[in-house]
Amino acid sequence: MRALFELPSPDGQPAVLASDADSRPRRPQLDPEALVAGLNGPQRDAVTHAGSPLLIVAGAGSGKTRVLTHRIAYLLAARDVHPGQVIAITFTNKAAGEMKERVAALVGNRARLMWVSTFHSACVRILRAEHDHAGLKSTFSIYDADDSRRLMQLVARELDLDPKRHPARGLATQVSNLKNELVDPETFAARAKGPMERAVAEAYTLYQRRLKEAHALDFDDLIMTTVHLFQSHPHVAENYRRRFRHVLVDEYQDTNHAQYQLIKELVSGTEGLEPAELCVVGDADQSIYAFRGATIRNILEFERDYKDARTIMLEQNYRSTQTILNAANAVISRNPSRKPKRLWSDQGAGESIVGYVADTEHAEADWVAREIDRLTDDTDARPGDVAVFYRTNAQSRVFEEVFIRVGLPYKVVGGVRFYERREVRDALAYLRAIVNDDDTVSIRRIMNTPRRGIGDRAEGAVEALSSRDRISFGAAMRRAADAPGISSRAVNGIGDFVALLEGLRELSETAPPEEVLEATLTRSGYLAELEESTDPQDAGRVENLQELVSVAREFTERVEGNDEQATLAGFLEQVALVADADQIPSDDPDHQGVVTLMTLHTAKGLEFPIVFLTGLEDGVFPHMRALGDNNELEEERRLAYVGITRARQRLYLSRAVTRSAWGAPSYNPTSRFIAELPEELVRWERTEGSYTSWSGTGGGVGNRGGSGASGGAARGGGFSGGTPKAAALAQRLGIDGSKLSTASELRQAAPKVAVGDRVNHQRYGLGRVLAVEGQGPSARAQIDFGDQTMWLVLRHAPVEKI
Ligand SMILES: Nc1ncnc2c1ncn2[C@@H]1O[C@H](COP(=O)(O)OP(=O)(O)OP(=O)(O)O)[C@@H](O)[C@H]1O
Ligand SMILES: [Mg+2]
Repeated sequence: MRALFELPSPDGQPAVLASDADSRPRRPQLDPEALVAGLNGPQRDAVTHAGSPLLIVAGAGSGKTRVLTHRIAYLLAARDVHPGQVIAITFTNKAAGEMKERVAALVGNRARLMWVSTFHSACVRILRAEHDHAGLKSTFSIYDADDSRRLMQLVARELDLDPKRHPARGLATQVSNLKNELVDPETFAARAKGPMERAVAEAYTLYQRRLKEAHALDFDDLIMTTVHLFQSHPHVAENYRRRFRHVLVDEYQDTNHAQYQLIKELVSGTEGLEPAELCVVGDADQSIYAFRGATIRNILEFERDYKDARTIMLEQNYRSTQTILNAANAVISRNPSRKPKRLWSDQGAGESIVGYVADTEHAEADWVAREIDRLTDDTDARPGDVAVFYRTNAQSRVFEEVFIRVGLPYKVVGGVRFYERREVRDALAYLRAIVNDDDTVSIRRIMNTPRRGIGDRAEGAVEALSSRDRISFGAAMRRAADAPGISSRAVNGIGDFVALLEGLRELSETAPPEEVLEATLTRSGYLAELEESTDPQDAGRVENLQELVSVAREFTERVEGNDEQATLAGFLEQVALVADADQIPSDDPDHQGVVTLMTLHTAKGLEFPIVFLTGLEDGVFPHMRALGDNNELEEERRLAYVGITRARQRLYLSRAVTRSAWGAPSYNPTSRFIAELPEELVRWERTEGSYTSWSGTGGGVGNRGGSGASGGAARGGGFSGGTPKAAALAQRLGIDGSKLSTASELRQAAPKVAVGDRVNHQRYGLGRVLAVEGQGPSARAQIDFGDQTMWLVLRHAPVEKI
């Protein structure tokens, strides 16, 4: 039976009505009254409000997204809006997928005609359609973060920028920030002051030029280019304004300036055209993308930005038990610069929160797996009800290892990092080079992979030819024989490569993406090389490529199912958007019964009956970067609030006493977020005090003399000079490790710290240097550890610079 639409039943739970087993989906008769029947007063106001711009601000789980989806259905049912006139935008593919499902459950098949998507997908769609006006080829490439870093590396090298002062990653971040602020290279160049900013301006200018030559856009460009397109081509903007009469945005607190401006463009009035109706929902307490330029200003100043705006607040939480909400309220109320608001629920106190302190991150994962096992045995919970959250992607690996070992089915959402694997990226680079002959970054990535005699010198010669004759790199390759000083071997290699791409390009005109991909892997010799290899990792690489072929096949089936043609460009577009960050399709039925692993950022907007919040250690969560920086700490706290409020019935909190970092165990103190929870809310199954010495060095965690074997063993696991561990340690200590040969020498070298540095102390945890006095062996530093400030003699203090 296929679920067609849901109607709220008196108890507030959606009652799903189904069609007959084999009848075609009919257009459900939507009853406006039924659509609002299960909503509370303010929710109902928000759904039925007409005319002026509408802001819905409310805490987590208060039904913001539900209001948005019901509002869309209501527009169709009661206000005679055509689905094609609706655009609804959110932040992650996963959230967009869920929203699409929720809308389809209400309005049936007509949901297909709406744009329910992320900002990025919406912009790609607009830019593909308007590529002429935007000055783009219709087959432009989309560069993800890794591609842009690579391009920035080439740019920085070309400009001869000192990699120490201007690392490519840093330049890429600064350029990204500028784009999020809609500052173009010319504007920035005109206002840049000092050598640092001028270097960024130069890099930005050249980077943009290279992107243009490659017919490529990076992720930030997608938004910026669309905004510029609308501003420079009013008639294009007008078409979209006429088309989209209803613009809805979820998670509005996470919009950055460029996204804000895009919305503004869409809902502007034009001569003879009323502005579109705007409805945005958000929660300032869940703003977690400041690092991408998001600003809650957009929420706080909504009423100033949009005249006659109406604001509706929601207060009742329908998601969680009161215990979980109390925990969330307690943590978020520590943020000083927020408007006080409290969430309440009528679901009763529910289960206590359960806490656990593990010795190591492996023991932590073991405990999580055991507990999930117990829950699925003793209660009616299924693995699909459970989510495990962590602060950074890398933390998934240990959970994955343990879950695989104990046979617990799981999926990792986002950071699957599948698309970041070398072989996957190589294969995609081939496909992009096939689609877009000017895509220099992709071409250069694979021109000698597998090896075909094209070395760095030959590559440089082609590059020289391309800049001498002002032609693209791709065009220069076709004239490789003219390249100054190129060897005949390289010319042959390049000739083979060009012929290979051309043959594949021809194939791509008729064959579906998966066939082109398979042909690419065989004709290039890429697959054969992996299959012949004795490196065990290469077998895994072959599997990943097989997986990629399946992804392409699924794409083709889906597109052809809609009676459209599956093109290679379309496939690459889908991959580029999915590979961005968080992203796995949510509608895969195979994934119904498995535990979900994801980062806290990806968890936004989602809900699960059972949630494990792991790695609650200062330095892990809150992230090391945030310690000693109040703004960042507030953002981490909002992330904790997001994590806690995902849980519906049960919440678990855990931390590990030691955790490997850079291959060596490190000790992190308890997360301050745990300390912020009222004691009575948490039942500790195991605490740090409930077991004996973890290290066997006799000292326990707090006792570090800084000299002798126990200090060294606890910290570095018995490193020795010249080893990667020693090198890593030297780097963390901020000293030149190459001049030191033994661990003890490393330990004796007092760390050089300066005011403002962030440091880690083995006992007091992470802090920030406020002042430094004296020199050499008597140097002292005043350090703020958050809850206390103290002066320490650096020679004795087990302090590391981070
Ligand atoms: N009036 C209501 N009656 C019954 N259930 C409701 C009602 N409003 C919301 N819910 C349920 O509460 C849960 C949370 O709703 P929703 O996800 O829309 O909240 P949200 O405000 O968008 O949360 P977040 O801030 O986390 O994005 C969902 O399961 C939703 O179906
Ligand atoms: Mg929501």
